[in-house]
Amino acid sequence: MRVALIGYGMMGKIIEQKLLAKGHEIAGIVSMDRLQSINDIRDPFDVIIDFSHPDNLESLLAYVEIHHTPIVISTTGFTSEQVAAIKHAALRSPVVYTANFSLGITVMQEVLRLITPILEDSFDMEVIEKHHNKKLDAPSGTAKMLVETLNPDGIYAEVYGREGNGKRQKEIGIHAVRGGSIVGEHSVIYAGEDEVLEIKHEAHSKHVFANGAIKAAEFLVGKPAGLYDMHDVLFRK
Ligand SMILES: NC(=O)C1=CN([C@@H]2O[C@H](COP(=O)(O)OP(=O)(O)OC[C@H]3O[C@@H](n4cnc5c(N)ncnc54)[C@H](OP(=O)(O)O)[C@@H]3O)[C@@H](O)[C@H]2O)C=CC1
Ligand SMILES: O=C(O)C1=N[C@H](C(=O)O)C[C@H](O)C1
Repeated sequence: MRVALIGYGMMGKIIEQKLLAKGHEIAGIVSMDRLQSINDIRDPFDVIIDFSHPDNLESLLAYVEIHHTPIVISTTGFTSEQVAAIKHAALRSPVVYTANFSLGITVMQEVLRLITPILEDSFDMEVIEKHHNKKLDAPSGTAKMLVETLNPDGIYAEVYGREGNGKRQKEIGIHAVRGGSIVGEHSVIYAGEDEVLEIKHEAHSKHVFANGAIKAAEFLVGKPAGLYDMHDVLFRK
């Protein structure tokens, strides 16, 4: 497959190496110091893989709106309006959008869906994520995705980085740690009376995300328009 790669930072560089090693081709790379826009790519491509910055989204979706090119959106830190625009684009183009391409987090979501209804009446739920000191957005996209899984109907208040005085309410606390070279850790803590259950995922290298994103791109080529996630990519081929 021929790929338009958006973003040439830590993830973009790993994706480039892996695509070439698998025999795929790169039609062009868009980044601050390379091609400025997807419209500058002259060679044809089958799919777009985006690991960049939310500021790129508008131009990417404008391109996809015209060409209906399959797109894998991996960037995090979008506003709710931007997420709505991604969903809208998926009405006319095939889109994989996920904040985390690892198998572990995909399975962790399944586990949370199963156990949260059993525990939530008697256990408090908190989310802790840890990442490297170069990460721009907080909390992580994955933490937000996990909170959506814990709180699909929005019945819990979402409290970011709790501080001050006052008893815990009907809420989910979300806490972001930044430091060193931590690749990505996500914990959901269910704290009950005299017992605590913690479900934790640790990514030990960025390769898990790159492998998942390439799988998602391979999955998307030839698919009809729609919004797909890693459950579709990994389990519903
Ligand atoms: N879904 C998933 O599984 C994963 C998602 N991510 C997400 O992917 C994104 C990229 O991560 P990572 O590679 O680690 O980050 P980096 O900061 O290393 O790379 C970001 C890239 O985007 C470019 N960029 C930044 N701002 C703009 C802009 N306004 N317009 C065009 N290009 C821009 C940067 O260019 P320059 O270097 O010149 O500034 C750089 O090439 C992040 O949002 C991260 O959270 C990361 C890992 C896994
Ligand atoms: O920026 C990162 O590095 C990561 N970002 C994603 C997120 O925001 O959840 C996924 C992963 O944890 C690494």
